[in-house]
Amino acid sequence: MDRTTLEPDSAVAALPMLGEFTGEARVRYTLVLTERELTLQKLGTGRRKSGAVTVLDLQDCIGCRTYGAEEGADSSAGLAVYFYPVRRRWTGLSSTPCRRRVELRFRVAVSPDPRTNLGEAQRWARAIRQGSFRRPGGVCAEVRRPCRFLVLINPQSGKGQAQAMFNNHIQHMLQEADITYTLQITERQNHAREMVREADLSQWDAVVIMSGDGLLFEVVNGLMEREDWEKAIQTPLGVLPGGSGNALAASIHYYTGAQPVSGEDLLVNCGFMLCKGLVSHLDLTSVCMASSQRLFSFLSLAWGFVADVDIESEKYRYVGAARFTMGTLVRLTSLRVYKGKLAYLPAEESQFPPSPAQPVSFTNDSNSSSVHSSIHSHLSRNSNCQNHLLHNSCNSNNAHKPKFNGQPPVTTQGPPDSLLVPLDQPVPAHWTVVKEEDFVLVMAVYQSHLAEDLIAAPASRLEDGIIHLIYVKAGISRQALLRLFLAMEKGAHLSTNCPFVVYVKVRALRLEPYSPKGTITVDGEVVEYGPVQAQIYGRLARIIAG
Ligand SMILES: Nc1ncnc2c1ncn2[C@@H]1O[C@H](COP(=O)(O)OP(=O)(O)OP(=O)(O)O)[C@@H](O)[C@H]1O
Repeated sequence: MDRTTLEPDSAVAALPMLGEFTGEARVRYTLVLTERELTLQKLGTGRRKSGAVTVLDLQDCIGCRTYGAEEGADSSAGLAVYFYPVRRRWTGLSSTPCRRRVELRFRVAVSPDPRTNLGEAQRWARAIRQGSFRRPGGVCAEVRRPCRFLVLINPQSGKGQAQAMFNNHIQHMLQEADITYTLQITERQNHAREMVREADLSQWDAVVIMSGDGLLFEVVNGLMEREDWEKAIQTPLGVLPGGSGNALAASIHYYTGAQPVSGEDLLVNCGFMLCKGLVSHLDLTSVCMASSQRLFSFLSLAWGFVADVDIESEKYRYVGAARFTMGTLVRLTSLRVYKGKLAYLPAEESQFPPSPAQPVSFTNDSNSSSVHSSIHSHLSRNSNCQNHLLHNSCNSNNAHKPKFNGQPPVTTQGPPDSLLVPLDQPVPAHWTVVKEEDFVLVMAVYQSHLAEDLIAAPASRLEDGIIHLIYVKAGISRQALLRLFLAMEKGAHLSTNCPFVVYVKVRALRLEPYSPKGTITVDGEVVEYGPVQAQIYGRLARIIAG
């Protein structure tokens, strides 16, 4: 993982620190701060013994604030510390570990002089902040503080409550973490895409998307459509689950090793990661279609059963994440076979896909024009997407309206697809061509989750440079397919030994549907139907993840 350096707060505090403070209801506490923990103990008075010791891990702390003497009150200063430790929440007989807010407030009164007290509170706050940003191995790794985010909210996503969820759960977390933000509510489809395509990105340290995966798809493609794409795509992205699928948010949570959570618990977890501000790399896949359109995808390319369920279940949006379960059950009753040709480049046949974008600081201080111009010249010599128009009879009869109908925004920027040959030429000889031509589903995924409760590729990681290609051959029974989807809820479908399921790790693939009608989705969005090919770029983008 690449890590950006934390702006130095001040000199490193000498630890441990020990002090006495007044908490709520004038209760006195001793506080001990070490490199990793803040320990507090209620002090005994008279014959009353000291209280229990509470130990809080600084890794769970997102911020710390100080304030001066209250008007008309004494000369003390205040210190507020915000923790989000994992606590078990019981519902019936089972419990879910999820992050819960713990706010500690103390008053500091070491002197009759208010300025001395404020100075002492600030000394503690600085030391607590330093401890909360310390990583195992001593690596500092975050978006600099104080920082400013652009937050994009799609008010229509999920059950239409994204904005209320942001106000109720995230707003105060950002304040506690000393993060200011510009809030932008999207007004229509492609609004976010246009906004990030034109924006002066140097104003923000990160672009945060509170929606489903669709809005993030727009943002990624908006960034890749810019002249300065290789710098723009280095802008750290943040995800807050506000949609019905929320696959990337669920994947990021899964990679932390924490137990699965959903809904508001997942939102608070993602908010916590955002406040901690650890930046990791994110793989992107370049997807090229017959019309010469090229898209960048962070999640999935799907055809057949999965794509149909994704789109047909839109009408059950009101039930939230359960829409996929409902859609799966409905589609199972009319199971179909999808005819086409599939070919891929196995991962072991090629090296880790290089990231053409050099690591660029998001603080807007790099000059990458030479990389840019060399990529441009390569593109004009060797474009596999833009310059090879292939007329495909399949296109004339789309079952669904693709997102970019009318005037599709063609991405002319981006790295050259060095693993692909034009769609009107046969795939290279070292590729594998699948002998079967009858499928129930084909899905290429580059993150673990397809939805909050569907772990399609449990071995996937943010930046493994691998497309996890899973296809199900025709002949599978409805019961077996249902068992497969039930097992996918735990990511166990690949170990069910179902003879109809094939799982292979690849770097590139080509899919040529024969059926005249059908649906292909990229990151859950319908794209033009017809031949399509894709190649993965390791570490092309950056994302705030825990
Ligand atoms: N204000 C808006 N009104 C209507 N559509 C919008 C608006 N803002 C964004 N969109 C579009 O809504 C679509 C769906 O958004 P998104 O995928 O983020 O939410 P979702 O469908 O609820 O979530 P998921 O993809 O996780 O199921 C996207 O294609 C996006 O372009």
